[in-house]
Amino acid sequence: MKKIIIATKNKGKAAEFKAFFNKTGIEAYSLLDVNNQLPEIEETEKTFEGNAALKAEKIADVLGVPVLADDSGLIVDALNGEPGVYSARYAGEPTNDQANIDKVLEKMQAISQEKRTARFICVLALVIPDSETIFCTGYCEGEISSEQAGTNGFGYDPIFIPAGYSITLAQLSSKEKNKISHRSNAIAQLEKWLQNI
Ligand SMILES: O=P(O)(O)OP(=O)(O)OP(=O)(O)OC[C@H]1O[C@@H](n2cnc3c(O)ncnc32)[C@H](O)[C@@H]1O
Ligand SMILES: [Mg+2]
Repeated sequence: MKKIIIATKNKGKAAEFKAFFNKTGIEAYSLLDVNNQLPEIEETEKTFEGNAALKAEKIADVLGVPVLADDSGLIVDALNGEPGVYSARYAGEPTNDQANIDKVLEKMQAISQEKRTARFICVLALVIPDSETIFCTGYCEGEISSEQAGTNGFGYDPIFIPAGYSITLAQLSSKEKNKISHRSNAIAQLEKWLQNI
């Protein structure tokens, strides 16, 4: 495989995927780079797998080339798994990272630090025309901070302290984040799979 389309319009995700594929010699483009008329994809499924497959398949249908999609989110134990599959639009649409962060912090105001455990999940779906969809899942364990800190990364990074650290993902460099993130864990599995084709 020489070229892959990443079915995302999220700049933060696109940058992380490009950093990874750069090292492999595969040219990666996100939907932000593609000029074709593409369908708006409504994420109507109730699972990460369902939405990842939906995004990859709809774009692969139009472009006829290998397409990788990422459906990811934050799972907070004290919030019974919220924001979960609705992470992007937790505080409503259009997506607003700051409003989402504020909503999580507000809902967790009364929750003590030891009960603030959480994890990020990333489900990747790879669609290669005329072959079966491949799924890879990665996690990043950690906890929700009491205040937001840091400006790197995107989404909920400013309130997520990865296990073994005392600072948020948004206070780590992108290189450090990419060593431990849910996305890099999922990509590592994908890499093993890609080596065999
Ligand atoms: O669907 P695409 O176009 O890929 O972009 P999206 O932002 O809508 O992506 P998702 O539907 O997968 O929603 C995932 C949300 O979870 C959050 N998220 C996912 N990965 C994250 C990460 O590495 N750091 C912080 N927040 C993350 C972030 O708020 C995303 O908007
Ligand atoms: Mg989305």
